[in-house]
Amino acid sequence: MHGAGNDFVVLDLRDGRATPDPDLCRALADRHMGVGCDQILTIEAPRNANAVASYRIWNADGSHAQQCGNGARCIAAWLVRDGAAPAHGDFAIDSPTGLHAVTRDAQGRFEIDMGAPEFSPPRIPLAGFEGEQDEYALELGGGTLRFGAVSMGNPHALVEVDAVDLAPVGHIGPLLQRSHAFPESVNVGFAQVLAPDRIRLRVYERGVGETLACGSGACAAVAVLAKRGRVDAANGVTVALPGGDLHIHYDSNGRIAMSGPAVFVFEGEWNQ
Ligand SMILES: N[C@@H](CCC[C@H](N)C(=O)O)C(=O)O
Repeated sequence: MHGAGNDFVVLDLRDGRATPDPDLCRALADRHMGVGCDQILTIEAPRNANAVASYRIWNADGSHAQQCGNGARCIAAWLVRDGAAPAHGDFAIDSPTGLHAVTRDAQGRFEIDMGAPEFSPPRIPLAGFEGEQDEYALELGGGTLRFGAVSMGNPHALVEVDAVDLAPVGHIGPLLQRSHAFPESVNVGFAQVLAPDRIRLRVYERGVGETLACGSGACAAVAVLAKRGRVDAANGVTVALPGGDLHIHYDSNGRIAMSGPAVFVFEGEWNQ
């Protein structure tokens, strides 16, 4: 499946089969000798009585992730397709960070309650900075990098740029991931604000590299930019990523809602 080009191998393990180990995740994710994907998603029997199903997330390098916005929409679409979740009513899915409410937006796209952004440095975690700031500065790669930081259940840094096509994604992304400032590494977004309701974004993801879209990264970008007054998240922001658009807004409780595509591509059997 994919959500705006962020692609997944989805394993339905609700019959109790074991979750894949990191070696199997890396083999599945290999774009030349496996299936190829950014993340592996496993659907499992619900661990929470209020959820239709639980799920877990592995990055292409075999590391475990706590949050995946595009993956959450794909899980929701999978559960509706097989009749486990209602096609029109609301329901909940259980991620590694807890329950996400799933609704449909005005266009019929899956909308996920992604929770409230967490800006406190220890909660991100961001090391070496006292107190929450709109912008942090770090000496990196021979210069000073200015970035925002937030947790959407997983860690994100956001660098605002004038031209996202020219952003040093493949240079600064890995440098910041290896920096002492992010002890659990980080997803690094590069955002260009076009208008209060529209931004462009590229994300260098933890455990993968640059992807065509990152749902939690889109939420993180809007959260950081809204805090600086650069976008109007209460009225909604379209985030244009290389693989397509996501729609992000703050709901009346200060939580972030995200909607976008969830696409089935093919089904198969793994023979190794
Ligand atoms: N692509 C995802 C995020 C997947 C996890 C991330 N790479 C991490 O390690 O935190 C999304 O759509 O949110």
